[in-house]
Order: sequence, then structure tokens, then C-alpha cells
Amino acid sequence: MSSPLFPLPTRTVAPGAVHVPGWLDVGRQRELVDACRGWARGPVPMRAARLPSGHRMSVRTVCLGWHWYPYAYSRTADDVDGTRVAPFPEWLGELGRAALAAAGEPADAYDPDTALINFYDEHAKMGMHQDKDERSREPVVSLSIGDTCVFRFGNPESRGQPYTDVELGSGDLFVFGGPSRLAFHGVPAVRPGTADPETGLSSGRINITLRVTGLG
Ligand SMILES: O=C(O)CCC(=O)C(=O)O
Ligand SMILES: [Fe+2]
Repeated sequence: MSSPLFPLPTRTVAPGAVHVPGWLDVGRQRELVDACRGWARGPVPMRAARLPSGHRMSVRTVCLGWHWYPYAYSRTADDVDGTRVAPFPEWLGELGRAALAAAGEPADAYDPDTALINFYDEHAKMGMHQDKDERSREPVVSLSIGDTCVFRFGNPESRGQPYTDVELGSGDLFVFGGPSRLAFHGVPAVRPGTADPETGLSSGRINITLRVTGLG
């Protein structure tokens, strides 16, 4: 729920990894859903990225600022149609700074230059991985809207234990930086039917991550 009667407290899941439940109010979530609908239309269409194995990811993704594909960033979507990716809007950078401040992290100098917008249908998952294609080790800011998911947050050494399964609901913020910046993480399950239609997303889950690429 985005506006629970008794909001869950902020929780440090691992050093540098902070979960802030219900950070985005429903109005803000609705604005983000509308913006995501626009970004998904283009200039680069939302797509399921193809992995080096030849398989496609079950999650569909569109990017701003820099286009991510397994496993690099570029200014043009060379694995889709060669189009230049949409710019990263300044207001998302401001949202990123507000997010870090809400998580109790230093925020003033945070200047993300890319956003990955992931859409999960009820069957989509994301395997355990590190976000390591960025040259910068500035924190990742993650925002969730729609269906609740299980977010598995682990350690920088391996895909295995120790990890913590966190339920990320609509409006939740999760920040990982510092000693957890390269922690393995993934989404083993989405819980269908848990979205609040008030956000404008009646089914499925959107996840937006803001990152600093450190690329020129
Ligand atoms: O969907 C999520 O919560 C995580 C997404 C993620 O790990 C990624 O895009 O690299
Ligand atoms: Fe990730």
C-alpha cells in the first residue's frame, strides 16, 4: 500500500543499503507512471534486452540519458534501432537527491545521469546480479510502483547467502551505496494483484533506478 495507516519504518538492510517504505505519495507515483508511459513509447521503444546467451530478459526496459544493454552503456540504442536515447531530465536528478536525503545519505552532490525503467508483468523476474557497468560508485536510487515484489538483497562477494528478502511495495524507495554498492541483488517474484490502481498502474510493476554512469 502506498499510504498505509501505519507506515513501516525506514530500515538499513545492509551497510549502505536503506529501505524507505512508502516514500512516494500516490500523486507522485501517478506522475511517474505517466512519465514512464511516455518514455516507453520512444524515441527508443521499451524492450526486453537480449543477453549474451541469446535469451531475452523477462523484464522490459527503457533508459534515459544513457542506454544500458548487457553489459555496457551507450548514447544510442545500438541493440534496438540505433536511436539516440531520450535525455535524463533535471527533475529526476532532484528526485534522486531528495531520495538520498530521505535515506539519510549525503545528497547535495548526487548527480545521476541515467535512469533504467523496468517493467515487470506477473511472470517477470530478475536474476541475482551486480550493477557494475557504471564507472562511478555513487549510490543507486531505486523507486518501485505497482505490484509488490520480493527484492533479494545480498552481498558483494557472491550470489548466495547472506541475503535478505525485502518486500518492495508501491512508493517504496531503496538506496544502495557504500559497502553495498556492488552487492548482488535480484527480483525472484512479483505479487500479482497487489498494485493500487490509484497510481494509474493497475497491474505489473515499474522499477526506476537512478545511477551515475561516470561516463563522459
Ligand atoms: O526491479 C528492481 O527492483 C531491481 C532492478 C535492478 O536490479 C536493475 O535494474 O538493475
Ligand atoms: Fe540491479
